[in-house]
Amino acid sequence: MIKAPNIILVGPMGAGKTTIGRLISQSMGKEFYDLDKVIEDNAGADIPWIFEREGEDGFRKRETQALESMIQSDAGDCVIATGGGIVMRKENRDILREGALVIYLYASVSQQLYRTSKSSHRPLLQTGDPKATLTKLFEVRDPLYRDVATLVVETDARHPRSVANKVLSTIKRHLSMETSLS
Ligand SMILES: Nc1ncnc2c1ncn2[C@@H]1O[C@H](COP(=O)(O)OP(=O)(O)OP(=O)(O)O)[C@@H](O)[C@H]1O
Ligand SMILES: O=C(O)C1=C[C@@H](O)[C@@H](O)[C@H](O)C1
Ligand SMILES: [Mg+2]
Repeated sequence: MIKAPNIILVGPMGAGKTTIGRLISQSMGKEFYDLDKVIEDNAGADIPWIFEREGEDGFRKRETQALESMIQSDAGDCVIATGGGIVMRKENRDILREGALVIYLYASVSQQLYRTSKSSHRPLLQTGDPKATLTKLFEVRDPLYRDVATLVVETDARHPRSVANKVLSTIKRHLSMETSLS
């Protein structure tokens, strides 16, 4: 088992945060939490319903509350997959930078588009031109993901298991460098 602080995955829709988070949590022997699922469980409703009734702003409030409660609770020592928009609020970015190992799963816009095309569960992509939406979001968010991340892992040309292995080896290398410096 790898000893590490909380691992938090950030990145755009379709980067694989949920998929990879689950895989690495199993390999690391840690609990896995998906923030989108925590928000849905707390609301007793799914994300499309929350966006429809409360707008994006209502969803963002719930997202911040869920992040705060996850970090403050003694859930500790776990893997958390966030939603793609977690970096939009400064207060969230401040929380992310404090104490956790944050990993940015990078995916190009074309991969994001391909991987999100099979699901209609992402309200922000229910537009006539999801590619244009993903491109705009990427322009705004890519620097923010980089700002909060300790490590960046490229996911484009890798299957999920291979991305998970890459994430695990990157974490190991990072932690062993930290230990040798202390
Ligand atoms: N490296 C990969 N290669 C190919 N397909 C992938 C890869 N990673 C994830 N996928 C697929 O892409 C889809 C989206 O993945 P996932 O739901 O994990 O993304 P996400 O980052 O959690 O998105 P969101 O921000 O919307 O929650 C899933 O069908 C998943 O199987
Ligand atoms: O990129 C985003 O803003 C979102 C991503 C999803 O994970 C969900 O959190 C929601 O659909 C919003
Ligand atoms: Mg997800």
